[in-house]
Amino acid sequence: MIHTTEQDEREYLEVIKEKLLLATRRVDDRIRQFSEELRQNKEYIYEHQSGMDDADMVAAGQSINRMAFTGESAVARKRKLMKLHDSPYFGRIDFIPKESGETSVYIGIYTFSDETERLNLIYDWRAPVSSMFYDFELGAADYTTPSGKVSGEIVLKRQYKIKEGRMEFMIENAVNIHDDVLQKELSKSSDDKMKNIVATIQRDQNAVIRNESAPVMIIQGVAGSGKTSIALHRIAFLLYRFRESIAAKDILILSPNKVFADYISNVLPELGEEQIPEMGMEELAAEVFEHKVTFQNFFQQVAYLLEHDDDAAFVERVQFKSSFEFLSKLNQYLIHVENNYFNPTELRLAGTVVPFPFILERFKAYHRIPLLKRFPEVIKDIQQHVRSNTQRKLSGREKAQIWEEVPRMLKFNTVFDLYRDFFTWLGKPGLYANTQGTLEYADVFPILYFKIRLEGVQTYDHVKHLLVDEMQDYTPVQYAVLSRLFKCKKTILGDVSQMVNPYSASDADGIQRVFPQGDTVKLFRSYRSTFEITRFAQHIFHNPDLIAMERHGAAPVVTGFESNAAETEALKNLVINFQNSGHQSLGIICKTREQAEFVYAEIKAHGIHLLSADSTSFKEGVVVTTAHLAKGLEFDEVIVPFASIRNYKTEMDKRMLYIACTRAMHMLTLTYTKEKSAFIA
Ligand SMILES: Nc1ncnc2c1ncn2[C@@H]1O[C@H](COP(=O)(O)OP(=O)(O)OP(=O)(O)O)[C@@H](O)[C@H]1O
Repeated sequence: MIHTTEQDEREYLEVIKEKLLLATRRVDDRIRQFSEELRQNKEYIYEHQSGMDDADMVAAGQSINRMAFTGESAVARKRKLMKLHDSPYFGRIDFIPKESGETSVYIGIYTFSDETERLNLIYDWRAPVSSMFYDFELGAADYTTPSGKVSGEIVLKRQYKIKEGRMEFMIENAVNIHDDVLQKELSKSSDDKMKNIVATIQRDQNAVIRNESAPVMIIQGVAGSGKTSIALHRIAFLLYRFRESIAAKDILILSPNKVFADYISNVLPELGEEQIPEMGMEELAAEVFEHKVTFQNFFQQVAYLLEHDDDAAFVERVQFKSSFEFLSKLNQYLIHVENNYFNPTELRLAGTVVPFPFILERFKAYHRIPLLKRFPEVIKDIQQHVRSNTQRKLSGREKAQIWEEVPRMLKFNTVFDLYRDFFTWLGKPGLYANTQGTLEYADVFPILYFKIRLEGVQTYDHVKHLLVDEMQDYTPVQYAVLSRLFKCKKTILGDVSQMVNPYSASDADGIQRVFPQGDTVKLFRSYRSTFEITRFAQHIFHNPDLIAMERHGAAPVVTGFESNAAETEALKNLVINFQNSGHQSLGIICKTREQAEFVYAEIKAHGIHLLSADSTSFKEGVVVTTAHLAKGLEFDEVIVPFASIRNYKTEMDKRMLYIACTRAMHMLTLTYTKEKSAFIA
């Protein structure tokens, strides 16, 4: 065994750093060389361009592009080496495979090998052998490679924390080593966007990250269970494992909003991968509608519900259109249309008769073509029929007559007319609101679904993996749309307890009904918040399966005031206290946008940011926002103002309160005026 003592390890670290420095210098030389060659090449072209023909120019251009590309990858390699120099590895296992001798496997964020000795010095955390670090303690262990399973024994296991090239600590062998390091990681202050968790990935999380086979992976996890982190690490893993066939640009993240997208944007670059394309549900809808339809967005729907909890008709519309029954009814209706709405009559033209059974038979023959796209084919056959009866070509007028009469044999000819008729067929015409040109959000995806089924649309075949976060906010119809637009593998994650709209929420079992081939994983351990904060949140919304981290901190504080003015004054003081606390991030999380704007206006000061549905980036420091927008984010400290009985009273309010409280990592304060909400009583 090598490097047995801590002293040995410290010396070995220096050796590795030296090798990393040398490698960095070699890359530097290469970069210099590339840019010199590039410069010379450009100069040559400039000087000789008059004598060059097109082919020469193209060849010269290609050679420059090639050089630039190689230069860019050298720069990327240098960036990785410098990162490794800062923290070369975080774990080690000494493994004795059954067939051969012992190897020490140092595990880091990227691979690093000694070019001269052709020896792998650091293994990428995603390498097959590294999986044992997450999956096993000392003793019998195995891992799977593309060519089969390797079994053996782990005889040593260590964890390191190396920062700025210095070893902060090293932990040996103990069975629960993960817990010690995890505790340290979790108690840190959050000063920035989401971070990578490679050093402390837990066993159940690792299983999700490394699952290669599931066509659809559905992750239902409690608040703070690491769903988003895992999903991003899973993407990094898939990019590594299938690097020959999938690149970052082939993956799409469907994210709930731009702030969230920005918040998570650090993780993949930190893991050495490129940024992943991202898009919101509304953007997707707009794209499929070719930007020809205006509609309400999800934020507006939720805001309306929060402010008009007495609009029973609106609630009924939203609720019905979010049900499974609704999706089945849409499907039943489509069959009904197919079987009953095309009623051909005989067609008389050019001195001949096209009998209606012929037209009907042709119409049925093309059942694989979406209904509203079938006429060109049917008409072609009718024309052919007439031609062979009359033994002559058809005149323009005759053709026009066919084009006019045949489509009329279908009861409705547009997606929108059919959608409206669907509610009549259902016997509930009132469920389709007349909204003067702007569709209600609840109608957007059902209409898209009809469009896909009745007209057919371009599918997103270039996407090779789809990631859907906050799955609880999407309805069965939305999943039916996704399943038809994206034929690729999918990772879908969320937490049904964090629904922002209780009238339209999906859980893992519901989603599994749309994707019967899916694998569902449930995560119950919550990592984000202290034990005290988690316990407090559990009183608002109880999940018997949730396992809180044994990480302790201050108990949440609930403070009441006699007047709004006093409460507002206290908020200002809380912000000042925070600024002197040493914590890095504070989220002041309100129920509605108006409340957030009010708080922001009251405490407006340097370094305080308002995050609204229109914001495009995450902000560090003090943030004032709504629970809806804060979903998915986290803060060292959270303040929930206006936690009064008047403000938090409905089921929907309760969910908002739950989301707000579960954003806190270390400290949670709630303030209210007069009487506090029954949810925190
Ligand atoms: N294995 C781990 N090691 C270290 N930190 C972890 C681990 N798993 C989760 N965390 C931390 O827990 C916090 C919550 O993670 P994340 O935001 O991914 O959870 P989530 O399930 O998506 O949460 P929510 O649904 O509440 O938004 C993050 O700070 C993350 O870094």
